[in-house]
Amino acid sequence: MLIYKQFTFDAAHFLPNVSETHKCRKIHGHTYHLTLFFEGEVSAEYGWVIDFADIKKHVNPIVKSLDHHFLNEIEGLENPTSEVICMWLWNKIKPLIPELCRIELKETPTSGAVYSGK
Ligand SMILES: Nc1nc2c(c(=O)[nH]1)N=C([C@H](O)[C@H](O)COP(=O)(O)OP(=O)(O)OP(=O)(O)O)CN2
Ligand SMILES: [Zn+2]
Repeated sequence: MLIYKQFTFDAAHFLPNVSETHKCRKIHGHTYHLTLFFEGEVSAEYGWVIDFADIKKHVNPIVKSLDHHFLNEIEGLENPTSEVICMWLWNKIKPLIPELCRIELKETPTSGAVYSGK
């Protein structure tokens, strides 16, 4: 069974490795929409894979560390593309919740990245 939990956060960033003329070289902000997917057996006792509350307990502090922050100043997010943020989130969350199997991060309504550990 696959379950998911969604989070949002607002953050500022710029992309330091693009050309001077690229629009993303300038600091700007996004409301990021994050969807985390978890795969596992449905417990016979509880009827769920993982309690959504347990997911929130682990993930909320990580999302809070991004919300209303300047991403480029965070260790590991010096070049905060959607792809890099997905991998950063994976490395933080996977050790806490091994059932994590997929991360979808939308940076704009039309752009984002999907990561499954590779
Ligand atoms: N592969 C990636 N490309 C780009 C990333 C990224 O993270 N990965 N990020 C950006 C910028 O951060 C930019 O804010 C988003 O780019 P874009 O989708 O072009 O944004 P728009 O608001 O202009 O989207 P439209 O819907 O096309 O108007 C750039 N590239
Ligand atoms: Zn951007």
